Amino acid sequence: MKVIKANDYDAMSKKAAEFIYEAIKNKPDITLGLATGSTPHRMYDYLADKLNENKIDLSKVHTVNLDEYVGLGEGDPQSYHHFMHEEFFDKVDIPLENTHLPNGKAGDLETETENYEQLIKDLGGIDLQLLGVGRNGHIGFNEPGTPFDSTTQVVGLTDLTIQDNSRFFERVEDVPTEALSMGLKTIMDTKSILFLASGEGKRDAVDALLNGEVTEEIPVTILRNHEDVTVIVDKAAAGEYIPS
Ligand SMILES: O=P(O)(O)OC[C@H]1O[C@](O)(CO)[C@@H](O)[C@@H]1O
Repeated sequence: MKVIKANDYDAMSKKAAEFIYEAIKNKPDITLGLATGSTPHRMYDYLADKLNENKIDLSKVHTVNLDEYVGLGEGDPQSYHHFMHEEFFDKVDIPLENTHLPNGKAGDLETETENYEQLIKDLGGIDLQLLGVGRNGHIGFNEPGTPFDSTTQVVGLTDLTIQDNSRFFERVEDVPTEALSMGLKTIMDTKSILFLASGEGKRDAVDALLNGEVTEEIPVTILRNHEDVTVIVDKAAAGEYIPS
């Protein structure tokens, strides 16, 4: 695991954008696994600017997102579909037909999860997966206790995750209680991983990732068994002072 420490959220975001930018430049037909949430928010700004400034050809890039709330989709402002369009897809020249998220509004969710796994296989697997982490160590929406051999599935959200994500909704009751999420095996099958964490609230999860035992009780610890993980954390998440 390669660990890069950044002074603050902004520095983490810049370093992460640079990392993904280089990955795209090195492999113009890259399949990127993308994530949503507060953590990658500013990284997408920097990445979009850099791709546009340098007129990078994105016509062969494909993207697959980690997760989506059950019941939400395009047109719902809190959906991850909406997030991705607002934060990234609408700002860059990536063909929209190359961008994919699980369909939280699918009539048959089981079939949707199977189709999503198949889609990833058909794309030749994910070259670089971007990951954030929940305070309880969830990656994607894989909550503590999720089996390590899980593939894309319908998952229930813990009260902590619902509380944490309620900041994006008007009322906590509006937060969906289920999501479609790539599984932990799906994530482990990716060729490389870029993991980001910012802020004191993520300190325990980062500590478990860097120093803890691998356990299904803290899903992020599975990444210790992946051979190509780059971690970029800010000093608040790392729990130490890092000179800029
Ligand atoms: O970056 P945030 O908003 O703290 O979210 C943490 C994690 O939670 C998820 O959004 C799922 O809840 C992940 O995709 C994300 O990495």
